[in-house]
Amino acid sequence: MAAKIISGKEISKEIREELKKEVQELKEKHGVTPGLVTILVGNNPASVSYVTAKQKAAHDLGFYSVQDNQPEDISEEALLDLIKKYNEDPKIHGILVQLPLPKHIDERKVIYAIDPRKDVDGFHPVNVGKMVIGEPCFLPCTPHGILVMLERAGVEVDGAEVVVVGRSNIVGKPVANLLLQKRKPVGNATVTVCHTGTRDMAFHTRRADILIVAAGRPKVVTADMVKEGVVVIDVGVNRIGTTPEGKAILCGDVDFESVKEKAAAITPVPGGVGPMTITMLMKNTVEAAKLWAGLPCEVA
Ligand SMILES: Nc1nc2c(c(=O)[nH]1)N[C@@H](CN(C=O)c1ccc(C(=O)N[C@@H](CCC(=O)O)C(=O)O)cc1)CN2
Repeated sequence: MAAKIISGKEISKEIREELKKEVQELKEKHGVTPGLVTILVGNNPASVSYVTAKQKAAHDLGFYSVQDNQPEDISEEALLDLIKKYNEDPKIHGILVQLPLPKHIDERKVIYAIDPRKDVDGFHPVNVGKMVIGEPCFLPCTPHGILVMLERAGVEVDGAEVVVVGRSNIVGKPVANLLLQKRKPVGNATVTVCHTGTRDMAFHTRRADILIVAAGRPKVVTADMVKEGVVVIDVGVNRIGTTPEGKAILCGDVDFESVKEKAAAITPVPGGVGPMTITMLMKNTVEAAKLWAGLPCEVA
């Protein structure tokens, strides 16, 4: 069976077109320009490229956007002060601190410092708590992107056996939680989460109607671990080498070439979940702007 390719790049394009119109309308009818700051500490090459892509997307949509670069050795106190400044800045509706942070900074303190009403990453415990009990809130961008991809690709989630590989706070735990909720149009699944303590991973993955892999290791899911007709969402972005021209060679956590022969649908890497992460950040920033302007929105 030749798998359908679920292109995050294409779905992102559609959503960004919709957002562009919404931003225009917010500006013209309400005098509101969504404002986003992305804070980068140090110069980790992957983080630099993600933040650059976020700024480009914000610029293309007509946001007010600020790129705030800080040195690797910024103190935790100075970073917390910077967040306080943006919490109080009325032009900024969304604050994103690119992760990971250097070891001397407590990521937890940084996330807690962001005003939950500007937490467009959806990482603050106020938003995480609301998400778990199914209240309107900022959803974390990668899990949110996965829900939208499943919805727009027409994948039947209601009643499906979903297996999530990975239990990170950014992807595994939230996506598992969202898919088990009685959410429409995408939810009401039976969800299993596999992790490094799982005894027989293949036993679980072979049962999956929908398999979401966020293991953080290249090609850990192979064709013998999936059933015919599975829908595979690959969250991994692994740099496995460089081309002679110096470009990174990427692969996912799934062995795409072999698994695509058995799957009904599969996301590629690159061009799958990654672009959706950035698009859902843009969506959250538009929702944040509406929230601060007192307009109806999806996050309150
Ligand atoms: N504050 C945050 N930090 C991090 C998050 C996050 O959601 N918020 N997630 C990841 C990294 N990430 C976003 O920041 C991210 C990862 C991958 C992509 C992406 O578009 N990938 C492309 C490949 C791009 C490349 O590396 O060449 C793809 O898959 O097609 C976007 C965003 C950790 N940190």
